[in-house]
Amino acid sequence: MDLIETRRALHRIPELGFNEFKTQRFLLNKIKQMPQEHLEIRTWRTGILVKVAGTDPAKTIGYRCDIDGLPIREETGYSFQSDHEGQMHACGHDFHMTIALGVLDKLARQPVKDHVVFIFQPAEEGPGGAKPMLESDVFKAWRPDIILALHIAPEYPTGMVAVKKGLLFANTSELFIDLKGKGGHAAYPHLANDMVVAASAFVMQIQSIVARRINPLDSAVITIGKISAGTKQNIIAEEARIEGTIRALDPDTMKEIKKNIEAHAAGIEASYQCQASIDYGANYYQVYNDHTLTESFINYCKENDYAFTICPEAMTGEDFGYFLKEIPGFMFWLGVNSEAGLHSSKLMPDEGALSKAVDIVSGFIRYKGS
Ligand SMILES: CC(=O)N[C@@H](CCC[C@H](N)C(=O)O)C(=O)O
Repeated sequence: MDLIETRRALHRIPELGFNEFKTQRFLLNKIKQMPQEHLEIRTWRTGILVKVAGTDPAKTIGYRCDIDGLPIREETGYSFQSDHEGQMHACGHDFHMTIALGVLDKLARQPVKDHVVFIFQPAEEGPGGAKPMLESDVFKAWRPDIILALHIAPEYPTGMVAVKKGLLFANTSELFIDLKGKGGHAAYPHLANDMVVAASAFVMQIQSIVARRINPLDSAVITIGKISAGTKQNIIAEEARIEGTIRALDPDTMKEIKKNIEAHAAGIEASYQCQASIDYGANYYQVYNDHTLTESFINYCKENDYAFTICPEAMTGEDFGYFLKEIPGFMFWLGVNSEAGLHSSKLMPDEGALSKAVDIVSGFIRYKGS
C-alpha cells in the first residue's frame, strides 16, 4: 500500500464528527483491496471495525485510530490541500488512519496468533465517538483485551516515540455559554442590556479561576476559542455565545472549575441583567496509560533501537481515554517534526513518519500477539 498517496487522498477529504461519509467509503474501499481471507469488516455509524482472525488466538489486541477533521480553513499551500472549504485534517487524523491502514494491510497478509481488531473511530474532536462506540454491540462482540493508539506530535523529530506510564492527557470538557439580554440603539445603552459587554466581562472574570481558585500544584486550563455576538456596529447586542474548553489533570479540579464558572455566570446575570445558560458539551475522560503494557512498549522500543523518549503529561484531551478506562492499554506520541502545531491551519507533518509508525505498531502487535 502506498502510504503517502493514501495520506494525501485522505487529507483532501476532511469531514467533521459523525459526518465522515466519504472517509468511511474511502477506508472501506482500501480495506476491500487487501487480502480478505482473515478479515471480517463491520461498520458502526461512520466508523469501521475490522477483525483480523488470529492463527492460534489466546486474546484480542485492539488498535484504534480517529477519522474526523476540524473546522479550520487550511493554509498549508499543499498541492493536495483540503477539497472541503473550511475543514482540514489539522490534528493528524489523516496520518492516524493511514498508519492504521498500513498496519492492517501487513496483518491481513500475515496474521499473528492473536486476533487483532482495528477500530476506525469517528468524532474524536467532538462530540465524541469513543463512548458510544464502546457501548455498541459490534464493539462488545469484538471487545479487545488490550488496546493501543498513537497521536502525532509536531514537536518531536520524525518517527520518535514519546510516551509515559500513567496519566498522559487531561480530563476535558467543552464549554458553551449563551447570554441573553436586551438589544437596542447604540445611542441609548441605558435602555438595553448589552451582551457584548457582559460576555467581555465574563471572559475576563473567569481568567481568575485557574489563577486564584485552583491549587497552583494542580494543572488546569480554561480557553475561550470563540465568541459571537451582535448584528451591526451601531446596534446593542441582545445575545452572545461564548465557546471554550476546560482542561484539568484531576477530575476533582474539573468539578471545582465548573462550580466557579457557574458562580461567575450567576454574578454576570445579576450585574448585567441577563440570562446565562451553560452547556458542557462533550466531556472526555483522562488518557491513563497502563503501567505494565507501557513498560512492555518501552522495552520493545529499546530492543529495536527506535528513537524514544519519556514525555511529560499534556493538557490535550482524547476520547481514547474512555477505551483505556475499561481496557488496559496505552497511547503514545509519534514525532512528525512540524513547525506548526496541532490545530494549526499550517500543520505540515513529515510524511517520513508514516512508514516508521507502521513498522513500530505492526512490530509491537507481533511482539505481543505471536
Ligand atoms: C489531541 C487533541 O487535540 N484533542 C482535542 C480533543 C478535543 C476535546 C473537546 N472537543 C474539547 O475541546 O474539550 C483537544 O482539543 O485536546
